Amino acid sequence: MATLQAIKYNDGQLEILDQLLLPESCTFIPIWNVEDAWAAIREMKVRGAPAIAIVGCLSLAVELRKLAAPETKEELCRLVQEKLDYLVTSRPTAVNMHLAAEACVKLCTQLTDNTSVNVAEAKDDIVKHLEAMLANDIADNRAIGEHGASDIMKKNATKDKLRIMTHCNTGSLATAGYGTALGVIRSLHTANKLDQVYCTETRPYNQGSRLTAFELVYEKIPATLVCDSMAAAAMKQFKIDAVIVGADRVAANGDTANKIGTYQLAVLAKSHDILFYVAAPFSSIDFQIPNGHSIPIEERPHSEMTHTGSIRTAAAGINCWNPGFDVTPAELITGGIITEKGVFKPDQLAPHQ
Ligand SMILES: CSC[C@H]1O[C@H](OP(=O)(O)O)[C@H](O)[C@@H]1O
Repeated sequence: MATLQAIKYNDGQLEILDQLLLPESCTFIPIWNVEDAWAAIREMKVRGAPAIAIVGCLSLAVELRKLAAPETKEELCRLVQEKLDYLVTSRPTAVNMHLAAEACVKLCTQLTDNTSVNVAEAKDDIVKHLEAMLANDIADNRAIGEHGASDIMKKNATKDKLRIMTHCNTGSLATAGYGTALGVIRSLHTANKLDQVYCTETRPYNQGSRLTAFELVYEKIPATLVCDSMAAAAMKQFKIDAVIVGADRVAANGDTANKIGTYQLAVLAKSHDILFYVAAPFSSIDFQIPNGHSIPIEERPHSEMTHTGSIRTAAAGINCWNPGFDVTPAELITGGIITEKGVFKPDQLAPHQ
């Protein structure tokens, strides 16, 4: 069964699934340049830490393929840097776009210093580097799925099938495909070790009810939707075996920024003696910051809370607080951090970078 695709890219043609329209309609829209990508990311037509970086970088590849090679490699690299710096400003919390921009600028510098490479070849090499992100992400996610599933099965060896809770959307709609936390769930399902997924609604954008539920129903993975307020009762009632969430930015010590509501799930998991995992590729790990205190937390529009579509559901005039993310301290990530290189204790990431 093919999994859903949030991103379609063929020979310089880029389209994204407009996730604001899900689950009612599956509509792909074209992305012609970095401005289109910036707006689609800011408006959350495409979202999810890896998908943000991939769409941002592919939008640059779309532009570069149409661009006549500049006079010099220095000019090419100035243009690339300018557009990447712009894309990084689209949303502040997820680190993937920032790290992808750093890697591309590093390549630009290497190409500029390499006298055997001319400006046209340099442009082609940059485009190939950007386009490779799609396949690389899918490979990372499948590795995350396998590492995570085997770790959870090992720690629950007496259980025939497992009950997993997850938050927000970390599947094919947040990545190039397969997903991170949802990738682990897919791998458990493939291994016939999944009894049920309990996915939280994830107010106010409802990534869980609109996107994760959509993916799970589409692939006939057994799942139950719960409201965020039901999480503690569900952990107790259904004897959840593990909670697995994604990440937008993991700090060097393992503190993790993820969708708002993640921190409270970690606290609840601790109090119910349930393993709590973060699933994230190394492209979501920021070794430049020591801990979670310096992760910027995006504030989203209050209208996401006060309205459902165009219908007002909260009293006009009420003050709102709408942070898109919170930070879970490393000590609450009791199952570990599941990456494409293996499952590590939160403070054991640095040696594997
Ligand atoms: C594959 S991790 C996706 C990560 O991004 C989500 O945030 P948003 O929907 O606002 O982009 C959420 O935090 C997920 O865990």
